Amino acid sequence: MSYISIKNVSKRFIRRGQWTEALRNVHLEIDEGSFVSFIGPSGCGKSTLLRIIGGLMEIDDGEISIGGRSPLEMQSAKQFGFVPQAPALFPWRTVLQNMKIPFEVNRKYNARNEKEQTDPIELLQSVGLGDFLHAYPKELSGGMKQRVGIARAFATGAPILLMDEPFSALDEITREVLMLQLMRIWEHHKKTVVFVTHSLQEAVYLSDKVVVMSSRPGRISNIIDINLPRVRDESIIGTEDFRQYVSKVRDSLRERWE
Ligand SMILES: Nc1ncnc2c1ncn2[C@@H]1O[C@H](COP(=O)(O)OP(=O)(O)OP(=O)(O)O)[C@@H](O)[C@H]1O
Repeated sequence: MSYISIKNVSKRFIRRGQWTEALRNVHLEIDEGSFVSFIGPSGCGKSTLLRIIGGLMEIDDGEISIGGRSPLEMQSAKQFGFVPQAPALFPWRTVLQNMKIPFEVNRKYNARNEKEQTDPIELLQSVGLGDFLHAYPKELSGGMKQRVGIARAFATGAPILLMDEPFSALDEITREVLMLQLMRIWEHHKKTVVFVTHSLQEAVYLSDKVVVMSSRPGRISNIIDINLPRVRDESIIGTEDFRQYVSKVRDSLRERWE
């Protein structure tokens, strides 16, 4: 049985008297501990679907359940970690102090996810920030700040991580390094991750399942299972199988444009 079950979900918005069908009849099953990416043109509803899963937005039609509970119940039980495009770091606190914010602002993290919590120093080391534990955000590059955001989401012990284009503001080389680091941490902790991206390479490298979406109305046009071996390291990027999966996702995206 799937962990996140989304059945015939629809969502509309009204703005200045105009209705937008952000999602129409979306159906998706996500297994526990899997890595799933959403990819598709701008405005196809990727972030809306992510927010719905995270209990930040209500649906108009359909059903959604996560481990048998509603997104709102999961949210109040602190079962989600969010990684946005730019992480919110307090400028007056060091990297290590910023890692502790979720535990301070909400004590439920301590109570409910205690067994799952991971040592923040260990996580910062695994994303290459072992020498920056006591640095302040202003001393970090954009990529380093994003690494703190990712490490912090893993540190909370929340079993589901929702990542909305976490690498979009970064240069290509930094993106690639972070993608490899994210894979390493995920292989170790095996949380359920839902990841929004515009990058074909990121989607294929990271995912068990790539969900291709199309717009007007926003819906799922294809779901591609990525049967590349786990554990994945960067050598997989040069393989023929990898290239074929990237082409498959690209063709799927193109079909909708044409
Ligand atoms: N709060 C809102 N109010 C009105 N319309 C909204 C709202 N949120 C999203 N939309 C509309 O819903 C559609 C889907 O938006 P969404 O942000 O989910 O797309 P996206 O695929 O994540 O786009 P991008 O890749 O550009 O981030 C868009 O047409 C957007 O304008």
